[in-house]
Amino acid sequence: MEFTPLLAIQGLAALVAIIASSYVPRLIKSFLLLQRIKQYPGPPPESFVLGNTILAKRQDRHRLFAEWSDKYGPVLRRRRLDTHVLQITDPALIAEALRNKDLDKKPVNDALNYFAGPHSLPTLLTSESNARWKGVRKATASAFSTANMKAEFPNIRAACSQLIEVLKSVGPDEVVDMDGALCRESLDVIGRVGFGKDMGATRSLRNSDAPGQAMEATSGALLEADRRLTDPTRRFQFWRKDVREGEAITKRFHSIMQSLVDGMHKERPAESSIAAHLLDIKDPETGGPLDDKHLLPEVSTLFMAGFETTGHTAAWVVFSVSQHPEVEAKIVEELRQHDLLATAEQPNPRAIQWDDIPKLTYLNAVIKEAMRLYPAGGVASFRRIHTGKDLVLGGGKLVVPAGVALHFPITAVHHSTAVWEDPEAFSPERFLEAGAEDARGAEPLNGRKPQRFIPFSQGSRDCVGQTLARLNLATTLAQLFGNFSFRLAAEMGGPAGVRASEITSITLSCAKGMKMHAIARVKK
Ligand code: HEM
Repeated sequence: MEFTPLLAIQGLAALVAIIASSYVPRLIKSFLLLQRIKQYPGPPPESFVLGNTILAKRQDRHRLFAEWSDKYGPVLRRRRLDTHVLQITDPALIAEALRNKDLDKKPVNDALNYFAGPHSLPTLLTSESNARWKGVRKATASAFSTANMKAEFPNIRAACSQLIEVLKSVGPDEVVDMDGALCRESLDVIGRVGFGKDMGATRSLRNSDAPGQAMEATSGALLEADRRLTDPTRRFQFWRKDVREGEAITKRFHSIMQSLVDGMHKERPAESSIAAHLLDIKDPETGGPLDDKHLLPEVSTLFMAGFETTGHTAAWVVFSVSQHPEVEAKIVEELRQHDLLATAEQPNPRAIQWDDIPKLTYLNAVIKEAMRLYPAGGVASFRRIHTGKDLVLGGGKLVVPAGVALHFPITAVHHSTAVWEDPEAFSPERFLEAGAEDARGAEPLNGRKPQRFIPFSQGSRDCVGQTLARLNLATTLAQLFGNFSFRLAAEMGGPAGVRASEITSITLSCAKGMKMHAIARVKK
C-alpha cells in the first residue's frame, strides 16, 4: 500500500477516535460524579485537565493537605486528572470509613511492587484485601504478638547497644546524621527480630570492614521506588544513567533479600521470629507454603515498611527534644529515677529491660507527641469503594458516590485546629491525660472510641508492625537519652531550616538528614 497524505489523516483520525472512545466516557463519568459532590468545598484546580495533580505531588504535600483541611473543612474535594478525591480529616468519619469492609486499597502499586521483588507482585502493603493478603496479614500479625516481641526484646536492645557504641566513639564536636544512624539501627532491628540476622548497617557507620551493603541497597532501592511513584514513565527511560543505576541497586537489594530467604530454608528460624511465621503461611492457590517468588517480596516489604518509618520517627523525636530543654530535663529525671541515666557515679547505666518500657510514661508521651507532629506515613491511607455502591457514613451525614476515591491524610488530622488544641505546639503533656488519643465528642463505634491520634492508621489495613515500632522507639530513645544530649548542628539552619526541608517521599523526613552533635552525659 502506498503512503499518502490521505492515509496519514485517516490513521491520525483513527488514533484520535480510539483515545476519545476511552476518555470521553471517563470524562462524562467524572462530570456526573462532580455533580454529586459539588457541595463540598475544595482548592481550585490548577487547570481543567490536571485538577490538583501537581500541587498534590509537592514535597511538602503533608503540610498542604493540613492547610487545605483547615481552610476548607473536614470533608473537602480535590481532583487528580479525572479522579475525584474526597479528603476526610474528621476522626469519627475516618474511624467509621477505615473499618468499613466496602473500602479497600487500590489493587496495584507498581513502584512499590517493583521494589519488593523481581516479579513486581503485590504484597501485604500493596495488595487488595484478598485471600493471599489475609494469609500473610494473619501470619505477620501473630509474629508481632506481645509474647514474640518479649522474646525478641534482647535483639532490639543489642542493635541499639551497637548504635550507642558508635556514638560514643564520636566526639561532641563532630556532626552525626542521626536520621541516617537511626534508620540503620531500625534496619538492623528488623534483620535481627525478623530473620535472626545482623545486617551490619549500624556497624558499618564507623567500621569500613563491616558489611554495609544492606543499608545502601535498601535505601537506594527505596529511592528508585519513590522516583517511579512520582514519575510513572521513569521505568521506560532506559537510556538514562540514573534509571539504570536505580535498576542495578534494586537488583542488589533483591539479592540480599534472596540470601535471607535462602537462610530461612536452610535452618528453621527461631519460633518468635517473623521468618518462622512467614514460612508457615499456606498459599491459597496451592495449599502449600509460599514459593520464593511470593515469599521474597513479603520479606522486602517488612524492611521497606519498617526501617525508614521507625528511623525517621526516632530522628524527629531527637530533633524535637533538642529544641525543648524543659522536655529533655523531664526525660532525664524519669531515666534517673529508673536507674537508666549515665551519671558520674554510674557512667554505664543498667541495661534496659522489657518491664521498664511501660514505666517510662513521660518518654512514651514525648514519642507520641513527635509522632503526632511528624507522622512518618503522614500522607498514606488512600481507599476506594470496591462494591460499586455508594458508601454512607455518619448516619447519612456523608454519602460517597462509588467511583470517588477517599483519602485520610494523617498529618492533616494531627495538625487540625478542629481536632487538637494548639496543634503546632510540641507539648508531650497532652498525652499524659487519660483519653488524649480519643476524638473529642465522638460517639463510640461498636464499643470503640474513634481515635484522633492515628500515626499507624486504623482498621484492617493499619500498621501490622506497630508493636515492634513502638518497642524499638522506646528502647532506643531511652538508651540514647540516657547516654547523650543532642544539639542540632549549625548546618541545619535551626528549626526553621529543618521545617523548610521537610520532605514527603514514601515517608516524612528532613531532606538534609538530621545533623546533630551527640554530647555524652558523662565525659570520658
Ligand atoms: C514508627 C514507625 C511506623 C509507622 C509510623 C508506620 C505507619 C504505617 C501506616 C500509616 C500504615 C498504613 C499505610 C496505608 O494505609 O497505606 C502502615 C502499614 C504497614 N506497616 Fe507500618 N509503620 C511503622 C513501622 C512499621 C514496622 C516496624 C513494620 C514491620 C517491620 C511495618 C509494617 C507495615 C506493613 C506490612 C503495613 C501494611 C499492612 C497491611 O496493609 O495489611 N510498619 N504502617
